[in-house]
Amino acid sequence: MPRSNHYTGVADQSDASSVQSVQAGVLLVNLGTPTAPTAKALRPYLAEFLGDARVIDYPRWLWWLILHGVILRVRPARSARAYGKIWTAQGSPLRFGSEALAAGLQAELDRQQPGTLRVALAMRYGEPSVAHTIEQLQREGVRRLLVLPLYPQYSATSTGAVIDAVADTFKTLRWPPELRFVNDYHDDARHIDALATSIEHWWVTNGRGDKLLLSFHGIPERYVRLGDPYFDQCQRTAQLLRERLHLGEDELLVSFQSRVGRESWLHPYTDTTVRQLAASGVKKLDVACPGFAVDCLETLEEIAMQNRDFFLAAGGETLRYIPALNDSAEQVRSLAALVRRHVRGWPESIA
Ligand SMILES: C=CC1=C(C)c2cc3[nH]c(cc4nc(cc5[nH]c(cc1n2)c(C)c5CCC(=O)O)C(CCC(=O)O)=C4C)c(C)c3C=C
Ligand SMILES: [Fe+2]
Ligand SMILES: [Fe+2]
Repeated sequence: MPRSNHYTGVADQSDASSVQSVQAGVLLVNLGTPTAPTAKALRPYLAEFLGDARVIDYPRWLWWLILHGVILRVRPARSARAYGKIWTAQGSPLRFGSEALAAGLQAELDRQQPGTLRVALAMRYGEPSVAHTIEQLQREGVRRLLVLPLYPQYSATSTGAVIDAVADTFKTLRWPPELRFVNDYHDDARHIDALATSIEHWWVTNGRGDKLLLSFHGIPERYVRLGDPYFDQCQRTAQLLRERLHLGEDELLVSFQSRVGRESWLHPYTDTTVRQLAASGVKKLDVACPGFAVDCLETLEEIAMQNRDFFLAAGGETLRYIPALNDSAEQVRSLAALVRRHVRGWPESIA
């Protein structure tokens, strides 16, 4: 029986007062992806994403004119062609990969202690939105919420933007749930172990290249100068992986991909690095992207296609992309452990 509102005498559908059982929720949040590989679908997605001041911090009126006057006339068609190369019968890899990970995490948490933690997935840009997903969790009775952005390294442009979306949603709720947040898990021991194990397994099946390149998504260098910890966290993840895989600084290299615009972004750039490596005589290059929890445009098209072409054109023989952790048992278990640590002390949860 839904609990009725004492003052109105009717079942109250607002906020959470009609709940029967109080439980905790885990909200996974990924970036978001267009609904189709078409310019028409790319335009609203890019408008929301690139219109976010966390992502591009230029003065609003100036940036609005550039974004709507120039960028959104050209980029949607170009991006749509790239998405077309990785689109599948199940849709966008980022979307179905994130859904599979959420389902895997729910199953793992239920296996350990059934019915205590409800896992939901939201997208920062596009649907299902953070606001709708939190409202849905509240309707289901969630009174405690752990938000886990699927970004191992904190950046204001990625994790910070998720914090904004949650904060904006909370402003609209009369009785928001109790809130916890995972800011980053770049040095989490189980996460590093999951990454290392998946790379080692991949080498057992496919053999080992001459060098391993870790390519992280870039951000403008200026953001790091302003205090964004992203660069240091990427380097820390790389160093921990070096130690765990017993590789030297010249065997495991770091670079930054996906640069947009004219500003200087984090160095070294991935495209320059793969060309230089080929020119210096590296024949077999393995590339992994530990900043991406699930595969997406930036890994499947930019690394496995574009940068592979750059490497071959510069004299390399093979560039092999080592897949993201996706919904592997390694990732599901490491995230389940991370979640359990963060919900400690919540009565209905796994302590
Ligand atoms: C222009 C500024 C951008 C910043 C800053 C930025 C940071 C950033 N992005 C990710 C993760 C992803 N980005 C993805 C795509 C993507 N990124 C940008 C721009 C910036 N990203 C654009 C314009 C796009 C869209 C594609 C394109 O037009 O090139 C994706 C993939 C999405 C998908 O649908 O597959 C991810 C994931 C992080 C982690 C990050 C900061 C650290
Ligand atoms: Fe991006
Ligand atoms: Fe890209």
